[in-house]
Amino acid sequence: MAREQLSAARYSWNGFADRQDLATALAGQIADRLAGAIAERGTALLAVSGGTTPAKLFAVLSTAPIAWDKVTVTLVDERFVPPSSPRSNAGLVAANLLQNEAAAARFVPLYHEAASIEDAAAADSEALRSLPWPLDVVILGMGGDGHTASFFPDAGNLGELLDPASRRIVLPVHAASGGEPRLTLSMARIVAAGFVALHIEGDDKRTAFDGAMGPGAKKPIRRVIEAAPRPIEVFWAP
Ligand SMILES: O=C(O)[C@H](O)[C@@H](O)[C@H](O)[C@H](O)COP(=O)(O)O
Repeated sequence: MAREQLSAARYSWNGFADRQDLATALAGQIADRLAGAIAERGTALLAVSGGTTPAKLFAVLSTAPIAWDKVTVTLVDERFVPPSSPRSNAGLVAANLLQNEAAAARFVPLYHEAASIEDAAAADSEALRSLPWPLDVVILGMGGDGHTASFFPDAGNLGELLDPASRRIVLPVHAASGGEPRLTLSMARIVAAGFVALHIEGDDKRTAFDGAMGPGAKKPIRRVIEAAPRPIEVFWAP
């Protein structure tokens, strides 16, 4: 049930007793959505976030019995580091998602060796243009500051990152709070997905989410939820 919140921020809350139950339920919904896309158009496009939250979800999802050879997996965002770096989201996905049945999926990374993050973002936009857009499934995470993807509140180009009319696919991000320079899908590409799930765990993240949905300056996660044409599905466990 969508909990109508202040203004247009619409979302459905899916709370679970523990993180394994959440991973099983969310992986099942993702697999169903991907299988439906494959049945409908012969292919499916999935974008996942990195960070420390999704490893358990990836492990369960990797065993889903779907036609992974018809699934393209890319990233919601990426740190400007090579896949060998412990900070790499591509490395996280390779180690946790692209295994078992999901090893058959095609993976399209965001990181490219380039002279600048701007050059890498331009190369990405060309490399990703031919993917079967729109995304069928997007899995977002959220930081305690209310960022999602690499839409950090202190990003110099936050307005461009959150522009619902942006025609860009991948944008560069410079934000002190994000650590390395980042590459991120634009909000326009994220909210156009058929299914947008926000995966958060722990009491601190729940408090941060509830705060972002309350009155006051709109944090990036609130801007994304408001821009989404359909209620996003929030998955939370303590
Ligand atoms: O590259 C990243 O870090 C993610 O894409 C980012 O948006 C992440 O989802 C949040 O920062 C939450 O990260 P944790 O799961 O580590 O709390």
